[in-house]
Amino acid sequence: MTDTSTAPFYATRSPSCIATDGKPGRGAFSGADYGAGELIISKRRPTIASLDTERLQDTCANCYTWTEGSSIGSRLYVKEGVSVQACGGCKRFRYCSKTCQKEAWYRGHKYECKALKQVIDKPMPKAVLATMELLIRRKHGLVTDAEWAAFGLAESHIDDFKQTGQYSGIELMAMGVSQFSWTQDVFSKDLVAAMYAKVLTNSLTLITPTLDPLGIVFDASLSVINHSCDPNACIMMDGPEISLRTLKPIKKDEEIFISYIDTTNPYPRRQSELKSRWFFTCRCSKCLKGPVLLEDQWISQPNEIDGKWKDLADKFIGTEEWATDPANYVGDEPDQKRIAAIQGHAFAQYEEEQGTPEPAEAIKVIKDAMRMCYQSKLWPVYRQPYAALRDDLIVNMLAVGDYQGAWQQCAKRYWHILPKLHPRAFHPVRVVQVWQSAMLAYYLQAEGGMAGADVAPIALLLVMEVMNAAPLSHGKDSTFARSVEKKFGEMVLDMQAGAGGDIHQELSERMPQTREQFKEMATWSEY
Ligand SMILES: C[S@@+](CC[C@H](N)C(=O)[O-])C[C@H]1O[C@@H](n2cnc3c(N)ncnc32)[C@H](O)[C@@H]1O
Repeated sequence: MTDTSTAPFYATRSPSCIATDGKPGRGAFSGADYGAGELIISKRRPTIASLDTERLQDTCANCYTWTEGSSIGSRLYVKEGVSVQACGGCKRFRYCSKTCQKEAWYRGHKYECKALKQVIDKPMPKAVLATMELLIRRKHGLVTDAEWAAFGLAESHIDDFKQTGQYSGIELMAMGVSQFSWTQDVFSKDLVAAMYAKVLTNSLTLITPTLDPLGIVFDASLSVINHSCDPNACIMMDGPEISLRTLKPIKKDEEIFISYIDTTNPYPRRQSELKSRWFFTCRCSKCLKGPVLLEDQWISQPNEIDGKWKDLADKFIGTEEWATDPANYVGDEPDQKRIAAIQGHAFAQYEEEQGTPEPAEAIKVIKDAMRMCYQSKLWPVYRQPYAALRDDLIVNMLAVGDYQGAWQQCAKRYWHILPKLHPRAFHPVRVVQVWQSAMLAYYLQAEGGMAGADVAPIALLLVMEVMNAAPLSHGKDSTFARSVEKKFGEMVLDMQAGAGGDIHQELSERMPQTREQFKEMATWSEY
């Protein structure tokens, strides 16, 4: 076993991680006792990160400031007037300042830039760019032996890719990586294919502090952490800084788990996603219980399915494969297959709206799917994809300027969904969504408020909740926690200016009434 005296965590064989070939894989184990909401380790930046194609246009390729950040509350930490300028050589990466450009240049872009200049107009997927960066930096001595050795130990799943018929695609991409990175003289074809496969199965999502996805991160030390659908830790990012934080108390020598997927999905969907992308059967504490937990609950029993929905399900069974997709599995009885078909349709609509760039069009698809979830009387509000559709409805309503509509949805989510899906008040998803609601309430108030409701005290109540949770979810010194505190100060001053007496006392006296009013708003939306 590795020396644990100083390391925040160490890698060793994990009993929870048995590969398809029966061999145990590695996992990360805690080097100390931690409480909930504590930092385990933080790194100035991951070994490699690569932006999504769309984000290359509006995000700094060094500090990952997303200058066009569109979700409400996501721009609080972006300084006014920040824009990005393209690198004069490769024209692919953009930087928000000369300092960022210089830092990236010396970290390895000076070698990569020449190679990328040859393929200026060629689209490059993020995993290709990440692998190229890794190989170029290693070739020029900018990846340490220790980091390179750690990547050597990471799982490539080459055999699994071969078995599932995906290997030829990997070989093709690897050929491009070799050719465009000018590293054929140093790395063999097989090594490049293995590295590319490792990037695919070991990357984490590059995110903003408000959890907007920006690209991928491939880090030598963090890639050893296994998945659980009931994780005790999570990865947070603050610009390029990447941290591993606890979600629950963790004892010394206990395994650390993060989640690779949306763990609020039903059991068969989680199993299916983990199997197809990461090639393992999840046996975490939650999956071992099977499809019996909150995320697998329906409101009515399969045999209670209403005639109209039965007919629709039968139509789907005749035309689509949703009923037989293991990700939708409910049971083998005819009515259970009908529910599986309807569920498949809801997830297909969710995918469709996610791929619809035009907000008004996306809203149509979302509302259609949400109405089905509601009217079929099958879905509790917190069951997926009903809850995820609502999240996207809020984002799209904000994009078209329907702030009052978005607010109704935020109220419903706050009271009926977030406490169910994320019972811990400092879960990062809950914190960020409460923050977005707070900023929306604040905006509505500034724009003249809402008919029959005073949203200013609600905004303050929500910001206070976020202020208490942010030190645990993001860290007390994080940009997010500091920005929330600053905003709270501004809001109190604003309200103080509008009121005559002691604002703190007035607010605390009105708190019960404010909460009741806010709860009432959760009943305003149809579905
Ligand atoms: C990012 S790596 C994690 C470290 C990996 N176990 C190793 O030995 O390098 C991801 C791979 O680990 C394995 N893995 C992760 N979580 C697992 C789990 N809960 N059960 C079984 N295998 C798991 C899968 O093979 C997955 O593709």
